[in-house]
Amino acid sequence: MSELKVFADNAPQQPLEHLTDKAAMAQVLARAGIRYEQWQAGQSLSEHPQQEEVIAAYRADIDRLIAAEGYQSVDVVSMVPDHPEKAAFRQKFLEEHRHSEDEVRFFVEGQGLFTLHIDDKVYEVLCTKGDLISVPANTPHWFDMGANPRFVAIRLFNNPDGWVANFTGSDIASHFNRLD
Ligand SMILES: CSCCC(=O)/C(O)=C/O
Ligand SMILES: [Fe+2]
Ligand code: NI
Repeated sequence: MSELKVFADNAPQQPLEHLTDKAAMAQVLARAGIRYEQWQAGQSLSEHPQQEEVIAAYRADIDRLIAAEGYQSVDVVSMVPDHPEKAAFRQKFLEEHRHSEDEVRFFVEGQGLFTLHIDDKVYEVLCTKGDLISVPANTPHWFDMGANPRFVAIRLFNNPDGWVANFTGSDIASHFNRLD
């Protein structure tokens, strides 16, 4: 189940808000400048879909977002619990970082915990199947896929260099929740 917890960034013990209603989540996140919405597949997917099939299934929503934001590229990234490098992939995004472009991810399957540090608030967004989140360029954030990650996500972007994580050097992520 998707959920949003909002904290004061100096008080990780007690959330100020805890929401599971997706419309309410979208409203709170929109006020912080975060796009959060649900997409519907335009066609069913086979059991082990390749990238082209996944993109074709969500073509309508992908094209709508490209028209709105001008992203140049689309691809698909996935992780499975028996991936030999899962620990290294998890660690890559666990500390607070920024990107030079928007981080736009749609969850075709599975889940991931995006935590956004905006002004003096921390927004923990558990995204699940059907959720789209867009983190604006240069927003401090971290991401936890969990110890046994399982997700298939569509990425919209302009330049792969935009994925480079520019770490802030803060240890704030260590004070907040991980994906169990
Ligand atoms: C669903 S992939 C998310 C990992 C990533 O690209 C990133 O930068 C997380 O902060
Ligand atoms: Fe990131
Ligand atoms: Ni600390």
